[in-house]
Amino acid sequence: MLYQVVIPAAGQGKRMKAGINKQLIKLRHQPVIIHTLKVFEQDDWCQGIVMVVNEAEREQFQELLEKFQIKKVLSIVSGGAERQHSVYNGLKAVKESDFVLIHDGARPFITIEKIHELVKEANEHGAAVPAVPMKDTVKRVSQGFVDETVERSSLWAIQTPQAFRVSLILEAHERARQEGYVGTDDASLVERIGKKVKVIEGNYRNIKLTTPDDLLFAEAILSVKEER
Ligand SMILES: Nc1ccn([C@@H]2O[C@H](COP(=O)(O)OP(=O)(O)OP(=O)(O)O)[C@@H](O)[C@H]2O)c(=O)n1
Ligand SMILES: C[C@](O)(CO)[C@H](O)COP(=O)(O)O
Repeated sequence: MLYQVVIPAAGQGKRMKAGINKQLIKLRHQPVIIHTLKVFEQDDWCQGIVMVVNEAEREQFQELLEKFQIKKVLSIVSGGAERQHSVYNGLKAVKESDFVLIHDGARPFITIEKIHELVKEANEHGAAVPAVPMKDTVKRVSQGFVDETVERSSLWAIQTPQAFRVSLILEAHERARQEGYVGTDDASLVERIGKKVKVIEGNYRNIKLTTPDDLLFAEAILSVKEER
C-alpha cells in the first residue's frame, strides 16, 4: 500500500533554545532530520518525500540530503508562519498518491511497523493517528489556580505521523484556510469538518523533540537501539 509523506521542518524551535533549527541538532553524529528521513527512505511503501523548510535553510537541507544519500525527496517547498501553513504548502506538492502521511521532522523515532498500521487504517477510515494514553493528571489552570481536574481515562496524547486519504486532508486544509482556523495538528482539521479519525496505539518513544530535556531521552532511546 503506497503513500507519500510530507515532513514539516520549517519551525523555529523556540522551546528548544538551541540557537539552530532543532532538526539540525546532531544525535549520534547525524542530524535529527536524517534520523527521521531514513525511516521513510527505508520503507518500501514510501513512494516519495515532500520536505518543508525555511527558505534560508534550503541549501543546508539539500547538502544533508546529498551527504546522507537520501534519494526519495521529490520536492522541497517553503514553510509558512504556522505548522499548519507549512503542511498545506507541502500537501500541494503531493502528486499521484492516494494516501499521504504528515510527520514532524522533529520526531525521529517512528517505526516502519507503525507507519504501515496507520496507512492500512487510513485506507479503511480515511484518517488515522497514533496516540498514547496520558500518564499525568491533567488540570485546567487559570491565573495560577486550578479551575478543574480533567477526567483522564479518555485523554490521549496525539503524535505523528498522521495518515490520510489525500482528497480528505486537502479538503480539510482548504476549509480551515477559508474559515481562518489554525489547529495544532492535521487531524483536528478533519475532525472539524465532521469526519472520523481512527486512533491507534502509538509508542511513548515516538517523542517530538520540543525542549532540551527531550534530547536526553532521545540519547537514551538511541543507546537502547544500539544495544540490540
Ligand atoms: N511554521 C512551522 C512550525 C513548525 N514546523 C514544523 O512542525 C514540527 C512540529 O512543530 P513544533 O515542534 O511545534 O516545532 P517549532 O514550531 O519549531 O517549535 P516551537 O514552537 O518551540 O518554536 C517541527 O518539525 C517543525 O519544524 C514547520 O514546518 N513550520
Ligand atoms: C502535530 C503534533 O506533533 C501532534 O502532537 C503537535 O501538535 C505539533 O506540535 P506543537 O508542539 O503542538 O506545536
